[in-house]
Amino acid sequence: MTQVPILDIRNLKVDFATRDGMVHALESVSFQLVRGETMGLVGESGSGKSVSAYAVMRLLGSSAHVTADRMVCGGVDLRSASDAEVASLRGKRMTMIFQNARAALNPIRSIGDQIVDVLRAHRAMPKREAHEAAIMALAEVRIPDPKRRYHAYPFELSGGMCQRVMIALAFASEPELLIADEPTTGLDVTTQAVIMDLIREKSSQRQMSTILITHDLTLAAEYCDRFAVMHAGHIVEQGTTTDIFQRATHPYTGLLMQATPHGATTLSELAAIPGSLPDLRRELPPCRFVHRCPQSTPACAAPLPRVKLDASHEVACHMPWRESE
Ligand SMILES: Nc1ncnc2c1ncn2[C@@H]1O[C@H](COP(=O)(O)OP(=O)(O)OP(=O)(O)O)[C@@H](O)[C@H]1O
Repeated sequence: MTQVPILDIRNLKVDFATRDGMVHALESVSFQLVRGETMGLVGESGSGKSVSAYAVMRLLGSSAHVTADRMVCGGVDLRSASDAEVASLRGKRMTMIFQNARAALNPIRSIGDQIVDVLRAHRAMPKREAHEAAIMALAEVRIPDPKRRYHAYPFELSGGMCQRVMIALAFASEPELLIADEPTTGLDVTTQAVIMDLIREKSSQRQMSTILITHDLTLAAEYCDRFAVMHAGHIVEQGTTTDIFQRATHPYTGLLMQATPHGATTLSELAAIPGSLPDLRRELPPCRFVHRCPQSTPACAAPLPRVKLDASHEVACHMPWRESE
């Protein structure tokens, strides 16, 4: 990777202190994202996708203990930055959209005024100019009759329309990094495609980097350049969309792909993967997939290797699948 990454995460570790003990949610999570790239973060429910995103945004609560060897966004060291600096980065240089857009919007402020607030806070626009820009922003996300809709409140809009407003808000500050956490879950298939096309169009216009967190492999394959596959708080495999969908090498990725031969289903529908995620409060083996893995051997008790298969493709496994190569 020759470009300087917009986001550079190395050996991110997150533990949560709970009444039932320490939850070892993430370990050795490393990934980089360059300008204009879209990375899919996929894995079963509970694999650590949202915790990874929230750690980058510093949105985890006080029970989270976060460490990393490197955590840089847009040249800013997120480990040493003050809360005020990270708050200013959030929204301005890195932003996030969520599954339930209506709940993420302010229920007692019109959608237009919410966009004006972002424009004035992050781009220091005068009020009148911000008003015009907010109407333009609503038009850009294809909100019909944007001048009138400027005055609407979130409860007056459908889920798909609220997600469009979230996208307008997310892009208003012209950030470099967008994290979209299940942005289309709960929307009908047609609206899903509209929302994803909007995210793609606006990201590529601005050469923004995007992390798409999703259970939907079909959707992810269509919109992502690259993937990181998570299992129980580890990234088990990373590669281009072709690497992952045609040359899956980690047994877990292989099982995911075997279970979705034509990429025509979602992770939540997969029944073919044996066992379940380990209890993250227990002492965990170096490979957290070992008890579910059809290929495990005594060698798997050794520290987890990070095997570089080529410049873009990496796997954390002692016994990677090679048959498909
Ligand atoms: N505040 C918390 N306290 C304790 N454990 C937590 C906390 N937040 C997350 N976890 C645990 O961290 C692990 C990873 O959770 P995370 O929400 O990142 O999974 P996910 O892959 O995003 O799942 P989903 O697809 O269901 O959103 C889970 O075991 C979860 O229970």
